[in-house]
Amino acid sequence: YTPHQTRPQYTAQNRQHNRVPAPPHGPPARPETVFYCPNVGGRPSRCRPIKDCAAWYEEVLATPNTACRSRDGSPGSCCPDLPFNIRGTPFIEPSTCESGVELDYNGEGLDVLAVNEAASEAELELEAQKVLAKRLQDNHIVVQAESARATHARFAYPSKPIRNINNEAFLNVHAASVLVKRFQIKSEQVGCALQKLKLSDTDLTRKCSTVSKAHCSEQNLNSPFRTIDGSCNNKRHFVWGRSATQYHRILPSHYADGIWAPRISINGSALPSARLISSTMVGDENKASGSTTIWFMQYGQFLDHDIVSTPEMSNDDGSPIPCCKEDGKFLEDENRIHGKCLPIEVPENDPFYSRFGRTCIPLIRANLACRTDGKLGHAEQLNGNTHFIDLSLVYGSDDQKAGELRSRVNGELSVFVKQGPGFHKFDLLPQTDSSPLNGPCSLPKAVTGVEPPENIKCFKAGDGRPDVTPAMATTQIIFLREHNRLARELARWNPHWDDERLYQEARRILIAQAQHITYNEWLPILLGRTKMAAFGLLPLQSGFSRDYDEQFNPSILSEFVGAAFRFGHSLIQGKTLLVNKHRGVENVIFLREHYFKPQLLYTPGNLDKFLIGLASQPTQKVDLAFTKEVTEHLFEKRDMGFGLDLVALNIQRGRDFGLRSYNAYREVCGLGRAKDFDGLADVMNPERFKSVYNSVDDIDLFIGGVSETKAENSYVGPTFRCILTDQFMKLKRGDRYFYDLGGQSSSFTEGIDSQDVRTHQLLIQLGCRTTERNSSDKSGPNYLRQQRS
Ligand code: HEM
Ligand SMILES: [Ca+2]
Repeated sequence: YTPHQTRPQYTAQNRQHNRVPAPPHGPPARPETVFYCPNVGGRPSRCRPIKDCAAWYEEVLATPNTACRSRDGSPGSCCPDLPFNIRGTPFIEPSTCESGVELDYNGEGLDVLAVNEAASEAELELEAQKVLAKRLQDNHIVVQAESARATHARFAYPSKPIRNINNEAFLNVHAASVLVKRFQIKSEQVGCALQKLKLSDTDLTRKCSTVSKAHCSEQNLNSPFRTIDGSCNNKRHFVWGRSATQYHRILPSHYADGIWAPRISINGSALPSARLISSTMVGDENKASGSTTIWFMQYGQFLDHDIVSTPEMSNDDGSPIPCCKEDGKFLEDENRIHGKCLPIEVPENDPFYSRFGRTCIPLIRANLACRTDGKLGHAEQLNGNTHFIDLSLVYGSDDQKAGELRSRVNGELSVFVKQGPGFHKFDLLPQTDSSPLNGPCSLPKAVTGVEPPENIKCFKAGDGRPDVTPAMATTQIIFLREHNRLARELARWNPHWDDERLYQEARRILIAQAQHITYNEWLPILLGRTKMAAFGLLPLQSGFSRDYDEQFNPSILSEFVGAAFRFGHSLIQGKTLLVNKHRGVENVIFLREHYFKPQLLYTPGNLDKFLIGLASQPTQKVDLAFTKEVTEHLFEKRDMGFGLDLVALNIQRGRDFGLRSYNAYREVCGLGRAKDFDGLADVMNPERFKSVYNSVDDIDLFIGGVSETKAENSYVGPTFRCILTDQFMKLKRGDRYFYDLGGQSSSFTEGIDSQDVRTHQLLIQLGCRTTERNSSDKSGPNYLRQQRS
């Protein structure tokens, strides 16, 4: 067709009001200008690119005749303008010493000397742990190769610098516990009592000093490119959002001793076993979503591995700690590394694990973080990744890792080139060796029917978990390929750019894409349009946002990582479908056979089949149904018949993190505290809780959250939605490089030169909103004008 002709519509059934242009051989078409769009959701609508209607998905589906074509002939959809974004108010971080707390204790004796004594006791404890670890290794009390525990340890592996931070933070936490015990400080008064302590002049002065060390040069602070480790994003608080810093909180922690001992029941007894809660309350039922595909789950996990990574404690050399005996019983007291081990008790009559005689599910405590306030206080956990949505899992969270992942040629990331049949080649993530502890990354013959081919290895990416499932590896690979595609495209347009410039520009665009997918497509499903509008989370339809607020700490919240964002575990399908381009299912795989075994991606054509599967298979609902592939067979060693229970791990992890009970979050989220179990009936069926918990105030946040009925237009219940909304508000408004910012609040657009215009044109072309959606605004000079106005 000549440029003046409108392309014909695809089908003959186009509606009259769309005024189908005549086919090329018929009478000349009248130029198409206006489409009639019906009211959608009771509001006037207009024709837009389909992705711009993501937040109106349900309404569009419910309205006939919304398919349309934009002026350039591409397929579109009718939908209304997005509602006005209201800013919303975030939760303010709780103060460590709440006003109104009166100290019974007058502080006498709690001085430099006392702190030094506690510090040396902590040093002794650390030494004792090392000695015990050595003895255990000498006596072959170690984590078994290829066991579920070994795979879990790989999932949460702490790098050397993180292990060092953990040791320093441990000294502080242990010293704090010693002081609390010695001076008999009540748990609710711990925060205030310890805040008063000055650490200067004590033996703890030099511990944890790295947190305050972030150095930001003028160049960093004015760069249009974010740092790899996330530092220097906030111009006042350089470390906010940086990797290897603490998670923050919505509510103060709840530890039994006010420091780090896991929560106990409000009546003073132990809380019910996390496995008992899981086995009593959770079942495996197929409750598939009617409208959402498994991409919703997969993108959630992808996003999770960008903003969150909680390494767990290990031996000094990084090797994993055994926490249960090989036969599935508890380790003898003298063989347990107390303080690092937090095993889950399995009742003797467990409906599943009793078959294998297991009474212990191993769990290791999460790495401790140095507190950003530099004071002694309750434990905080550490995020190994940058807290921002900045594709840490593609680029890494520290300079060394980022360097290892780069090819140093034309801005591209390193790839492993797989030779397919004939001349066919394709790019996979670079390879990495597996340790003997984790066994081969290839699939055994029993699964595939053939001997494992040679040179199947696991993959290396910015985050250590790309191989957890083949669908996760698939997602990592397409983002890797997209970076390299962007770099090549940019190089074509800007031949004078060097490797560094190409890398940074491609990285900036890819991050913008991820942020846009998150806020434009993914969050509307999770939170619903109305809540998003109420908290200022909807993407802009035009112009730039001025939402960046340097007062906002963007950091990930403990409640988010330890409970709310784990809602995604309920979405998981036990079987993954590989679907061909004719929508035929070619293969069905069980998760338990493919954890950390990405072999299928080495077969030409399989990546596409995973992608089509992700876009056709429905996801599961968020509820008390979880697939047994994760509640009985997580990371299962072949032929053992059992693995770990992810629901039990989630609950126990919440206690490790010192999360308050579900009831406390009901209150802060506006549902009101339930006085007894029946008080929960507004959002869930309370019956199942009665048989496991002693008190309504004991309920763990994770299990409470997934039990709630879905809030209107949302994929989760009101309490999780409230925590998630708060987090995504902080991630958006606390990120100086958030992609839709205007020139004034961000350095994103400062010092723009004519070459940048081309970059940004590309950004628009990819569907990342940076400017007016009116086609005339896509021209370079206009774009610049807009920036500067
Ligand atoms: C097949 C898919 C998945 C598997 C096998 C999986 C497995 C795991 C495992 C083993 C943990 C560590 C548990 C612990 O020790 O505390 C974990 C943590 C977590 N998962 Fe998943 N998960 C999957 C999907 C998802 C999805 C879809 C989401 C969110 C939408 C999600 C969110 C999280 C979060 C936020 C954590 C905490 C991470 C951290 O602290 O580093 N996961 N997952
Ligand atoms: Ca990140």
